[in-house]
Amino acid sequence: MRCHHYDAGRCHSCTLLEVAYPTQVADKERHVRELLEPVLGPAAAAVEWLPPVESVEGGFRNKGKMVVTGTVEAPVLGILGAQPMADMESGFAHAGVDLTDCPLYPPILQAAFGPLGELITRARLQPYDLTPARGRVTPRDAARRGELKHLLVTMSPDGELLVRLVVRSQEPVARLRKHLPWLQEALPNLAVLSVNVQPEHKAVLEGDLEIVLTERQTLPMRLDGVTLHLRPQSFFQTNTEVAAALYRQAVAWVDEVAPASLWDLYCGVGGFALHCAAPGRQVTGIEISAEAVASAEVSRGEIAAASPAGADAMAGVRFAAGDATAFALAAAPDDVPELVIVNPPRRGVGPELAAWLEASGARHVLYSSCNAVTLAKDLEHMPSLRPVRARLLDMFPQTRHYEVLTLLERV
Ligand SMILES: C[S@@+](CC[C@H](N)C(=O)[O-])C[C@H]1O[C@@H](n2cnc3c(N)ncnc32)[C@H](O)[C@@H]1O
Repeated sequence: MRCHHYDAGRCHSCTLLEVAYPTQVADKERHVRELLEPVLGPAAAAVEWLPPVESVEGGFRNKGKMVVTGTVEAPVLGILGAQPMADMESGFAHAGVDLTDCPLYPPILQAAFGPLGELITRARLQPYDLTPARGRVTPRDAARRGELKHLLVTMSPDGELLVRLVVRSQEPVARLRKHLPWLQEALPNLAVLSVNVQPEHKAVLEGDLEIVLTERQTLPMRLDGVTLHLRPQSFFQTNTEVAAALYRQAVAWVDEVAPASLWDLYCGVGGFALHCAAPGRQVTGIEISAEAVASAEVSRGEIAAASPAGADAMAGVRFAAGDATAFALAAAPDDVPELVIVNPPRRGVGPELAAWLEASGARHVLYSSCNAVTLAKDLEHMPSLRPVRARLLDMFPQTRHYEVLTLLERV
């Protein structure tokens, strides 16, 4: 894949852009195998590796996380770029790089940025200014003017959009409400528009307060057979096609094991739990974000209402908001399920939950990891749970990142 931003030195996010795609995938599989081999010892040879799930090379990203710079009249949506020092009297500054035509975005997402930029102008949303005041040299001393920090856009498989504006205060909300009818006309595929208020000048992307401005509150992500409803402040995998393949693989392995009960820890909007639900199976999803749990509940209700088969499959499904480790540690021995799915953030499940899984009565663990380094560390704490199957899923082409799914069986 070629990218004119990369060629011009404006953006280096795609660190593997110059590596042929088949080589990227082969290198990733070699990377994860090399990390696991020292942990597993001779048992590594017994792991059955299924062929990697490849992605399309471009146009796969279902979300744009844009930093907003520039001015009200000419907002720039993209990333911060360091301007050459010679350009600046102050010696250091951030200027925006327009990435609205980034080739990782599908055309529908790229096309949305035009009307969204115009919304910023119409609603007089001053981009938040990270430029240092004259004579100062670090972002810490930034002038801290302006209102709009980030624009976050997620696209569903049906081409609908969930748009979030991360702002510094509630001050622009009334103006956004006023211009919403215009935006709905200019962007007919807009499903949800919401404002996230992040008053602090810090690296955290978003704040706690979310104000949804549209009547619709969720973006339906229609995957094979299961529609996941996405509310703002809920995680969804970056690459919808590969996410669908991930859930398909999980269902295949779970159905082989056919557990009567399972937990989906770090369940997000319930992707694994809802796909793996079956009549007579008790499924519990645990997730720290209350908004994500609310999303999972919407999907569960919709599937249950759609058909008698759906109602049967959903009868044993429940979701709760909470910390995954605390939930596991508090469980009575009789409540421990036959299979536990874990899909933690990059930091992994950590030693405490890994040690709990090791000592628990769970016969199987299905571990979906976006960071094989922490997966390998976690496995060190679970010597009785051995990977029997594994599969690399290339969720993030053009970068070193990938997802790996592995089925662990108690020895
Ligand atoms: C990689 S995402 C996986 C989401 C989901 N399994 C999916 O398929 O989309 C990790 C999730 O863990 C959640 N999370 C982070 N820390 C957590 C914790 N301590 N306990 C439970 N969930 C947590 C995040 O909010 C996020 O939804």
